[in-house]
Amino acid sequence: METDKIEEATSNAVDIYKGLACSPSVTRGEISFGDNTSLTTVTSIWSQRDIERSENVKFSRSHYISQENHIEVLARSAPTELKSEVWNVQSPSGKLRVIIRSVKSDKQDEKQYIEIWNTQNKEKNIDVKSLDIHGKIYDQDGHFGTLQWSKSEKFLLYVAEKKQPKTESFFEKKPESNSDSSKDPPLRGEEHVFREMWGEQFVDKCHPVLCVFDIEAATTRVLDTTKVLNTEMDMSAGQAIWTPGDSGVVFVGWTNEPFKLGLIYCPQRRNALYHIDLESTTCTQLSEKDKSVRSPRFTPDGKKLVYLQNATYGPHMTCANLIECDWASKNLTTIVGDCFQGEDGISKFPGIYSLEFPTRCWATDNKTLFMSSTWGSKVDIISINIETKTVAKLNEDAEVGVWTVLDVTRDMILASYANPSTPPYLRLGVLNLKEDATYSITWTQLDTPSRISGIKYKINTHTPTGEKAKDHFSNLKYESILVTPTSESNVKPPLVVYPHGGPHSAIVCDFMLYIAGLCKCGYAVLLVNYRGSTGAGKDSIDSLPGNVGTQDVNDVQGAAEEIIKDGNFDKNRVVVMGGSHGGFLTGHLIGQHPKFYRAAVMRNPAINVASMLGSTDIPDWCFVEAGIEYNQSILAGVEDYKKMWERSPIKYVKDVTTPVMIMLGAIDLRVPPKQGHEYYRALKANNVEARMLVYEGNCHPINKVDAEADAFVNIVKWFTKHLSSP
Ligand SMILES: CC(=O)N[C@@H](C)C(=O)N[C@@H](C)C(=O)O
Repeated sequence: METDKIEEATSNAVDIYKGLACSPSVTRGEISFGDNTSLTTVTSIWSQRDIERSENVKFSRSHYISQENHIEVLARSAPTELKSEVWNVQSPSGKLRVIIRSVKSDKQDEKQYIEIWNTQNKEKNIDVKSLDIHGKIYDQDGHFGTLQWSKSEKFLLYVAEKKQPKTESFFEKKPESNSDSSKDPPLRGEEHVFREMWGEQFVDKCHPVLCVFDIEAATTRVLDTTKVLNTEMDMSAGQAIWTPGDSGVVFVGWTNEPFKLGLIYCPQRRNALYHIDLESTTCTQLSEKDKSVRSPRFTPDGKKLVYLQNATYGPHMTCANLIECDWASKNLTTIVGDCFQGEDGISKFPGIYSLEFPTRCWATDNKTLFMSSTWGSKVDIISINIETKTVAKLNEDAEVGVWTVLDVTRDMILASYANPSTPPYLRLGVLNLKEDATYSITWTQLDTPSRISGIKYKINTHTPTGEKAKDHFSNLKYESILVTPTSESNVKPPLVVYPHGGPHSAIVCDFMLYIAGLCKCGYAVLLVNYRGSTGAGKDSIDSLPGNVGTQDVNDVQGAAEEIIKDGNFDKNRVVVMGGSHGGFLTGHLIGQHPKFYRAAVMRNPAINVASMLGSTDIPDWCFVEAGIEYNQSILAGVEDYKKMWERSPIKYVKDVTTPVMIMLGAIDLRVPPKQGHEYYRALKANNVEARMLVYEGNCHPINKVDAEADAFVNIVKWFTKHLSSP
């Protein structure tokens, strides 16, 4: 009986996953205008899981829109699969397009090409290797990658790996003395020197440099920032943009010394904004010392430069500041600073929580920009007027979900919208300037949303109660999102408690494949944005470091008990799952509340912060979350390790009785797999049922198509097994 139930649930989970995995996500969007000013084209790039090919398939779509009186979709193109495109950027006039193509030979060695297309055909094709001046061109990695047309459309600005000198063994036969002396001789004995990369998911990115490609001459110039900065400081450069008139380049420079800390999900790494004048090759620092900056953008008239800024070290994601640099005087002004919420919770603007501005983000007024930003448990479109320093929300309150600004031009906004029951779809809006100098917008849906039936969701607000109200942040509210199946059955659905990772991130009302899948399999899911999450004010984030393992655990448990008290769920059918810091919290929850959860799933869990310190790409995280101030010269002492261990789930493993399934990405550099092994061994030593799955070739997210699919079905199978047993 039990086996049949498990088999049936597993087979059902496979079918449900296959159906939902077809939902594509939008990765880029662009509004363009041909010669015919009444016709607007919207080009969008999508990514979709292909389980049979075990890869993410990329494709483009186009919408052709009339704008005579209002937005009317005249035609839609069929999806076109994009093979091997790393970049695809239209020139400012729309007459040209550059594509960076990456082609793998059957021997799997990768070749890259720079392709220049006009509106009829491919004009130029350059084999990057033949330039023999740099390594691989960087992709859109969210930190370094860039590809920008100059206004003149004669040059391209991009980032590539610095060319490495050839190396050879000491025992290699020396060449004849009359060999070509123009070539640098290979370095002997350097073949095995350690080359430090930028950590998790940046394992092939060591030393990015700025490159200016002359299209006519088909030659590239590498801007060696070490020289122009007149310093020996080894620097990684990225996020480069042209200055007005193409006379220079503004870029973000990261110091490589004393050692590199993991970069992904960590926009507080020390760096600076620089300006290189291409004629004189002088280089000056634009931003303040000892800050972390990102996403520089000029106003269309070139008079102002804005960028996002955070303090260095400290919590890994926090409230960002918007800084304005007057281009003529280079004077800096803070337009939007830190926001502290206190009792207000998220009723008022909680601050900027975003990694970057859209590539094009300005209204034609040259003073209002539009961006997406996390606001509580959702993502809204906000407008920021850099003259009046005012922030306003653009989308309506009723449209709770995730709004992503894809492109802004000629007072039109291309955005995608999604929510837990609706995969992302495109909307095109026309901005209307109001009397108070803010904007309203008139949206048109470019497609009919494909809403998934049987799923409903609501946002709950929680206030710390009982013991939890004793901590000095008890005035801070926090949220959860409850996603529930809408089946007519009068059987109370089982509840999955799901704390997010980070800890300084947030789960937002987005379309999430696993959450929709669990819901379609009959589970309700409680996604908890405990205090310390982003989107709820800087004081919420600052409340958690030093209190992990208690405050965050109490918040998740408090939300779960509150929801169960409502009577819609059976308190004997509650399970828990989480990844990374969410796995850390899963370990604490089953250790501190041993009888509350029927089963647990941990994905790349942080188990013992003390043992993680020496192997993670973010050792600073171990200090910061244990409440220890970090700098790169710190060395952990006994008391530091003690603090880290005392806040770790391993401390409570002796009390665990809940069956646990651990899922590991074999090449995770963020939370190394040995963390999961440490917990697995401790459970087995205590005769607790434990199952461990190791996904080869997967890193921190465990998001390769086959691994993601396998993990989902194994999760449903694990929960079904332990909810079926008496
Ligand atoms: C906000 C965030 O993601 N923090 C990063 C430092 C991170 O990777 N945290 C790990 C521990 C996780 O994903 O929880």
